[in-house]
Amino acid sequence: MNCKHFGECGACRVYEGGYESQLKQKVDINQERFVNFFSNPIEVFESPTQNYRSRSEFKIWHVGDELHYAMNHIEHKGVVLIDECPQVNTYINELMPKLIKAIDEKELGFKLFGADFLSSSNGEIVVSLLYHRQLDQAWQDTAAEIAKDLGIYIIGRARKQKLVIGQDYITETLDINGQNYIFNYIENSFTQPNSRVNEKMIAWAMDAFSDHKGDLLELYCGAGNFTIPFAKIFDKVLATEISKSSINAAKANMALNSVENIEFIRMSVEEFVDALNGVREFNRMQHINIEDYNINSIFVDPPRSGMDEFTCKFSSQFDNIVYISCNPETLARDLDILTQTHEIKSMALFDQFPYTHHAEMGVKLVKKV
Ligand SMILES: C[S@@+](CC[C@H](N)C(=O)[O-])C[C@H]1O[C@@H](n2cnc3c(N)ncnc32)[C@H](O)[C@@H]1O
Repeated sequence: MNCKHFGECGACRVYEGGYESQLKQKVDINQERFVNFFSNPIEVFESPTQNYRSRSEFKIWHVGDELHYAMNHIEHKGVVLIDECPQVNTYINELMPKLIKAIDEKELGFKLFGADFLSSSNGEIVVSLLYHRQLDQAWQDTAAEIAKDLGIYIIGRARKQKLVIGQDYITETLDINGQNYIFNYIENSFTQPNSRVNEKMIAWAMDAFSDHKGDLLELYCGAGNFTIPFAKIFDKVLATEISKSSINAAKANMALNSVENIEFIRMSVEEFVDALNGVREFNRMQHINIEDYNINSIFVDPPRSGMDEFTCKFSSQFDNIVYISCNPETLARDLDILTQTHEIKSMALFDQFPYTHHAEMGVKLVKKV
């Protein structure tokens, strides 16, 4: 990868050799990590080697009168100034210098400390500008000029303030096994950062469930990234997620894809399990009759902290479990519990985060007989 700061900024790390060799090291580490659970080869899904990130967050660094994008140095205190970044998609990469120039020329840089980019694969971009000051009408008018000139949407964020110039989402199309799915990605909500690898991950997860019928329960569903494709292969899907903005996006995405057999519930996993077990009642669950569902499959995609013991034990009651994890360490901890009742049928590594030690993993588990 042709990056001037390669290995120094917080976004990537130096390994010996090129992409293939870096990926091999990552695969070897994880093959070894999981060998006590699964001794067959882990299936590997590669990333494009550059321009793979559809979202990226930068600090804005003030050097005298100059403004620069920056990231924390990977090894010691201080930052690395970044004028271009071959990891972000080509649209963000082309926009970065134009945007900082416009901010500088139109004097929007005062107390600006961050810029977050979110882009679709066809170039629609929303940029969040983060400030340590309240934003006024003058800011709004100037930001609107920049947004118009550059053909982007801008969100101004400051303490207790969010100003939207244009709109606060972009629309991404994913091609999964030859079928297009449309998703609204909302600014400041979780979205998978590497769209090409995301497509492979969804296709793998659909395949992992291909021989299962009935209904699906999904925990940590976000904006319906997996849920909506899953709705094509299950009779009904019951999906929960803690974030209000993600659930709102999930409902909009369901309509965008003309899907009707999903029930999205805004609830933490802990609340949802309490509701199912009759420990607590929730208005948000009142319209759901769990007896209407024939669930023998569960899909989970938790945050980096993984699942707690309680949620692992809850998940163990279902015959089929598919677990996507962005943290192999917490995945290994959770597999200690899940493999007491289930056998691992397949494992995959999705290289969502090239040139870093991070790996996204997929595991298909089936109840032991
Ligand atoms: C790794 S993301 C996966 C989202 C989605 N599956 C996707 O592919 O975009 C994890 C999601 O879990 C949600 N989450 C975190 N803690 C949660 C909890 N205790 N209960 C329910 N959802 C939670 C987050 O808001 C986030 O959307």
